[in-house]
Amino acid sequence: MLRASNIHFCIKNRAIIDQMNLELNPGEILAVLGPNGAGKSTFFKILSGEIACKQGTVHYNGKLVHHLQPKQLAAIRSVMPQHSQLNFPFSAEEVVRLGLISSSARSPEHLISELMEVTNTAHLKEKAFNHLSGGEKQRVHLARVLVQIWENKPFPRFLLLDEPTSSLDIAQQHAVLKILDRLKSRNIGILVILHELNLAIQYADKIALLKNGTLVKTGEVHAVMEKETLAHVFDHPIQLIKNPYTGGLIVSSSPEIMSTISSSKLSYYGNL
Ligand SMILES: Nc1ncnc2c1ncn2[C@@H]1O[C@H](COP(=O)(O)OP(=O)(O)OP(=O)(O)O)[C@@H](O)[C@H]1O
Repeated sequence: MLRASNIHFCIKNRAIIDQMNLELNPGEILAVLGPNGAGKSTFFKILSGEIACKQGTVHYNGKLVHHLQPKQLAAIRSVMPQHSQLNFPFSAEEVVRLGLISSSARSPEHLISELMEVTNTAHLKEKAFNHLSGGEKQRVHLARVLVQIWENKPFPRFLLLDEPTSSLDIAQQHAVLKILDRLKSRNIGILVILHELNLAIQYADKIALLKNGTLVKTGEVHAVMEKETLAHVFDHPIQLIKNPYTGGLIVSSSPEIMSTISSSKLSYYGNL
């Protein structure tokens, strides 16, 4: 399990993260949602071990993150940050290969080609990474972090992703979330920061809602995704509509929806 307890982090006496607790089990997807500046990326960096936080603890499988050697940590968790800069003229395949540095893959060549297929980047492998589009770069980075943890291991592992779909078209967004879904059966827990609320509803098992450095609500999707809570967190009108095909929820953030749905239906949706 990944467990963060009583995390409190200040910059210049301002609490960026205020007494936050979070648990992530292997085999589940936890989506972290919240408005710009809520503290998602900062919390992410504390969880990954990139930022050392004086107050609170982060444990991976019962071990304090800062007691783990870099190699031990790399075997347990893989991290896709929001921005990854590369200043060398690498090809896409060479970037994916960087994931091998912290992996103990039995057949590295097979792993690289499998993950470039899985992430729909195989056709880009010879291309200069710096010439790729934003979405192509994002998928290449995803392949790199997957290389680190794709092979089955006899202990739980974790994948942390900060906005992995921010540059992707709708088809690629779903493709990425489907890959994350596949990882659940490999005893991997996935924490993913998203801005697309409907993607979170469709793929996450649990949701954590952040605002102003605090955890407003966390839990199962249907318990957290309430229209009043979402409207408060995002400071924007939200309606939840029942998906007629799946029975799940659809988030509508269009204020006009209030006038386009009949009043009888609105009262029905309002109970969701
Ligand atoms: N190094 C820093 N120095 C000063 N302020 C910082 C620093 N890092 C983050 N902050 C502030 O902390 C707050 C949280 O930032 P963070 O990047 O964690 O938000 P976020 O929820 O990830 O936002 P976004 O959705 O826009 O990516 C912001 O107000 C940001 O300006």
